[in-house]
Amino acid sequence: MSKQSSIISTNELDIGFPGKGRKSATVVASDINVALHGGEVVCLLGPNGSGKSTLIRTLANLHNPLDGDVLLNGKNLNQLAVKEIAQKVSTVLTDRITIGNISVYELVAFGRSPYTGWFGSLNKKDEEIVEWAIASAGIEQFVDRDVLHLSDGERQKVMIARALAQDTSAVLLDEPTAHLDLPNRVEIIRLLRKLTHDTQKGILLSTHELDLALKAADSLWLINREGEVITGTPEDLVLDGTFESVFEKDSFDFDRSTGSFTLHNPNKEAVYLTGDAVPVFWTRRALEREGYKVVENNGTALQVEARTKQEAFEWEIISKENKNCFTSIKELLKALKKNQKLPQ
Ligand SMILES: Nc1ncnc2c1ncn2[C@@H]1O[C@H](COP(=O)(O)OP(=O)(O)OP(=O)(O)O)[C@@H](O)[C@H]1O
Repeated sequence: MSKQSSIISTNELDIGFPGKGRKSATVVASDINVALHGGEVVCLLGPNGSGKSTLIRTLANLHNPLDGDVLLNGKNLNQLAVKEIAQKVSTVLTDRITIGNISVYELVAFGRSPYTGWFGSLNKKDEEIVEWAIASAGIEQFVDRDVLHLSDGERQKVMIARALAQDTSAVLLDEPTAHLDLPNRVEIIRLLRKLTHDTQKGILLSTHELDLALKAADSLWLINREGEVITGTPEDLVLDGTFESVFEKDSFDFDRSTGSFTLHNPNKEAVYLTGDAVPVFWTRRALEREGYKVVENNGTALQVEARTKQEAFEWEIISKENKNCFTSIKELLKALKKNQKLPQ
């Protein structure tokens, strides 16, 4: 993947809401210096209320900066005409569609308005782009439906198609996968990645799906609770502890070795878990959910072995005297609960 120079960048940008009367401004995040390049997918992450939507709106010229600059291809947004910005930046926001009586096709075709004007008719090239956007978002089967008669997930895909029809070098999406089921989420992320690769678009999307972001993003922009925006490749931000610190909560642990979050409520004894990779993975999940602390070495911990056995699985609580074998995790958990002190 080749990277182009930045499409959107910021210079000491402060975002937030101006105060009214004697009320001072609400600064959501400050001193933001970020750049979105062509050919990259950036995921914008942060806890609830950290400023993801405000940042996307500010970059899209839908909200004024409190201070600092947003640059589009090196030019300050406030020096550009709205139409010029619309030909370079498209946005998919979380707002509901309030207009009715228009078909999905017509809504997607509105994406061409920066080129045709609101009531302009589509030429052949416009029509081809609209068809391509519809096919790319996989919404061919409901192009004739009224936009008010769509499920949340269908509407989300239609709004993505509208942004694609706008054919801009930057696409900014606020929680684009929020209403989608897992196959559709994966499909949309795959589409966005393919677009960046094929067309060198720069794509910025905010999401709460940390695992998806870690896998799909070329870069992360993390907004922490102090209103700082920290950028880097997902792997660097995990390895240096930044990722973990942004989402730090007493009730969760982030496991750097697996890239997953686990419930953190150890209230039971430690278990030393050994065995085959697949049953160990799922047994670990069950044990942690139940409040056991799964440890890496034996010490004095209770040992459980999870093994594959003739296309099925078997669990054993290792003890010198008895053989305590189980054929399901449910049985294992029951035995652990009932008898914390098995014969040694
Ligand atoms: N009009 C407003 N005036 C003052 N503060 C506001 C206004 N609108 C939003 N805020 C505050 O700005 C902060 C950032 O909000 P924003 O919606 O950008 O966060 P977010 O990261 O997108 O949140 P979420 O993950 O919950 O969607 C929040 O604390 C919010 O309460």
